Amino acid sequence: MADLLKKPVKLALIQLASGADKSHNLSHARSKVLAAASQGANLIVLPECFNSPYGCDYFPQYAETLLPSPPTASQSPSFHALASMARESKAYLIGGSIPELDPATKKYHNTSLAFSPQGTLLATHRKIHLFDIDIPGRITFRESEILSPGNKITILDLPEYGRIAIAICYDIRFPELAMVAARKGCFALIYPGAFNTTTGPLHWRLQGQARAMDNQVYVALCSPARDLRASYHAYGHSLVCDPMAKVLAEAGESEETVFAELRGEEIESARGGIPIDTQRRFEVYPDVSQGPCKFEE
Ligand SMILES: NC(=O)CCC(=O)C(=O)O
Repeated sequence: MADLLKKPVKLALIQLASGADKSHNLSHARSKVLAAASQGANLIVLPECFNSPYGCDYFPQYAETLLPSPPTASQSPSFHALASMARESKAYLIGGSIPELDPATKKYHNTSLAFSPQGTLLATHRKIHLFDIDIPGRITFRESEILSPGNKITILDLPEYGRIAIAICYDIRFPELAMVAARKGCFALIYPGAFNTTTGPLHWRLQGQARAMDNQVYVALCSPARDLRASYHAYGHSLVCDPMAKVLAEAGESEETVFAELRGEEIESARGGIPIDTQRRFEVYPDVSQGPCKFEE
């Protein structure tokens, strides 16, 4: 079996408390990223919409322009803040997500930026599946009223370690995306996210464990801290699952950083013991990629 993870990597998930003041959010994120790095983290993750409150009313107000890349500091203060946090901390940094305005299409996106320890942009992921749900009496949310979806799966190589995938929050509910990333050799699937207090208790941990169990990879979910004064109450509970779907570390609801060491042997041992990755019978399963399957008697 090829080594998916060449050497252990210390992962840190920063469950950040963000508010309305973008420059404060950026400097606060910096202090937490540097603190995580000082505790040995090599791969650091921030939450969805880490530079702003989360909500449709906020996306246009906080949106930054990332294209053409690299943007100027006035086009995207968050891009430059993240690049220098990565450089200063000498760690890989998955910069949660930020609201983005594409100047060519005039469309808004929910976008994650990943940087190398040298501060170079490695990848950009635009949330593919927009968070549109309606649970009567509990929560109605329609990201698609403001945002447009991205159209690509985001996989990036960390040369000393291996390959990871980045997707954002609601993207985790689509197991096909996780399966493609795992079958392309990712050792970890990283999801900056912001579940809420209705769906979080039901599904957040379950989704993380399910994606880890199905694919026998590490899965990390990084939430904002819960703020009951905000219009959207994030669930919190940032967590890391191992390739056997065990939860290695989990935050509470307040601001907190959780750490976990990821090791290639754990992936090998999960796949050696339960070899579903080589036992799949693709010739038996109908192709669901083009829409619903017709069931023949
Ligand atoms: N920000 C999001 O995509 C929230 C997703 C969510 O809460 C869910 O239940 O799914």
